[in-house]
Amino acid sequence: MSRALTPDSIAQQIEHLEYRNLAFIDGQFVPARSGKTFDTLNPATGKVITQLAACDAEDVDIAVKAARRAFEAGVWSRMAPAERKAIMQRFADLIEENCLELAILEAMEAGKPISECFNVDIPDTANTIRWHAEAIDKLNDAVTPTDSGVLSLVTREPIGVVGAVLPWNFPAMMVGWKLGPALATGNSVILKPAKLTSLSTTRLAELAFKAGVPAGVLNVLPGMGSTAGKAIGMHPDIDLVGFTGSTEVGRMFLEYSAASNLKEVLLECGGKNPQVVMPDVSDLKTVASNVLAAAFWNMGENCSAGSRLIVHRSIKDALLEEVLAQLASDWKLGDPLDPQVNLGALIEESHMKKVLSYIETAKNEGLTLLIGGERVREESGGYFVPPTIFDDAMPESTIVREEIFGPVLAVMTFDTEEEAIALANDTCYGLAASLWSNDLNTVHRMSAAIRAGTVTVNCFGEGDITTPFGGFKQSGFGGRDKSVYAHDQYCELKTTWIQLG
Ligand SMILES: NC(=O)C1=CN([C@@H]2O[C@H](COP(=O)(O)OP(=O)(O)OC[C@H]3O[C@@H](n4cnc5c(N)ncnc54)[C@H](O)[C@@H]3O)[C@@H](O)[C@H]2O)C=CC1
Ligand code: BAL
Repeated sequence: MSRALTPDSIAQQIEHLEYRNLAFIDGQFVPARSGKTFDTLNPATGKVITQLAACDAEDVDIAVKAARRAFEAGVWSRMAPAERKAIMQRFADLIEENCLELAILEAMEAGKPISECFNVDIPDTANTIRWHAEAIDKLNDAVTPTDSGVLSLVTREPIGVVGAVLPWNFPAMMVGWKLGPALATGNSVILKPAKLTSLSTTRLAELAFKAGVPAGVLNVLPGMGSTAGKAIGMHPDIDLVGFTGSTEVGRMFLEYSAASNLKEVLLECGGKNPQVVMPDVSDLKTVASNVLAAAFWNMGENCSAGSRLIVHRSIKDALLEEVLAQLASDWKLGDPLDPQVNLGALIEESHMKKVLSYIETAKNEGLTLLIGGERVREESGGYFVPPTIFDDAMPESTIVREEIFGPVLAVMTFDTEEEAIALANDTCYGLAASLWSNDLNTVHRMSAAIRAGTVTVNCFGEGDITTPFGGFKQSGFGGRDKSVYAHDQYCELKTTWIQLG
């Protein structure tokens, strides 16, 4: 089993760390055909960790051919469901056994706090793979109630070769969300991690192979979006692409699909998520701790981050007092490899500069800075921005309108329920929302009125593995991650109509 999380265990694991820096294609680690590599950096120090294979269209094509061969041969797509299930369960076991190593790779490459990686991200990845594995032999197909004299079957078949193009903010967890249902339903997969965070993903590919996922079924190609990512989007023999990332690049995948083979596209994109606090809430301590988690979990580099706090005027001052007190006592920014830290580094220098420029814009637009607002720990060479809260935000304020993907919370007030709903929905996004009220009628009315894929009531979160995750409006398109609904998305539905004699 994986070891406990202590400074000693982390240091010992780092001493023995090996990087899987090549592409994983057809059951083997291989360099990019061009021989090109790129640097991957530790955002907490600004230093290079290692070089990775820079895959491009040629590598994607080789991987797709291997994936198609495996699919047609049926080594996975037609494997007995119980056997496929057992292999995926072994894969989940191996993820758990190697939790510390995977958590360190994530913390080093993404700047995420190691305690989060170790206690949340990697266990969630294992759990997702295991949960989808267990669904394999529990979901039935259908016989439809049609005329006598006919036997009408509706069956699900794997769609074929699936591309998965992933973001840097939850590298392993997003592998789980895409790979779990895609593999469970018998597909072959071409997976491209974000350029900034490939090391946990290449290691996961190795663990999947060790667990028994046959050669060619899972291929991992590190590389740039504009080369490897685009080649996946444009490839004529990929049947579906599952994408998580910015809305801007999500749009490109729709264009790639239209310009190539009309592959299906599932998009999980950005969010500008409201946290609405009604005046009847009694436990401001609990509200405050959730407001902070919503805004600053993963340094706010989270598509479901609750970056707009919409609070009733009568309780705003009391809530903000509690928020600031808990921020001071419960949130520690520092080295992501320190198990006590719960705020790490932002992903890269250019992203930090973007976040800081939003902060400057908010100051220039006259919002009231309550805390944070400047880069910290610069001497480390890393990209650290502390939790930053602006009061007196307006619907037209830039930090209210645009996704920042950093630790910046905008606070707005309202007087009536109608006003709160209008503010919550005043965005082109619709991924998530949280709502606080002790009144059942208010909860029903408002959760129905808020346009978002997930509304959490009296808590912040993303549901669990049983609940679908994805967005309304420009937050998403084509489907959902997690839950049994995700299985259907990676399948074609086939009708077989049998005229009986
Ligand atoms: N919804 C979410 O979870 C995420 C949202 N974002 C948003 O996107 C912003 C930019 O972050 P990025 O990592 O640059 O996200 P991105 O959307 O540019 O990248 C996501 C994935 O798409 C690939 N990609 C990039 N350009 C591509 C192209 N032209 N063709 C095909 N694939 C391409 C990337 O290599 C990566 O694997 C963030 O600041 C944030 O606002 C970023 C990551 C996750
Ligand atoms: N929070 C998990 C999904 C995402 O941020 O991409």
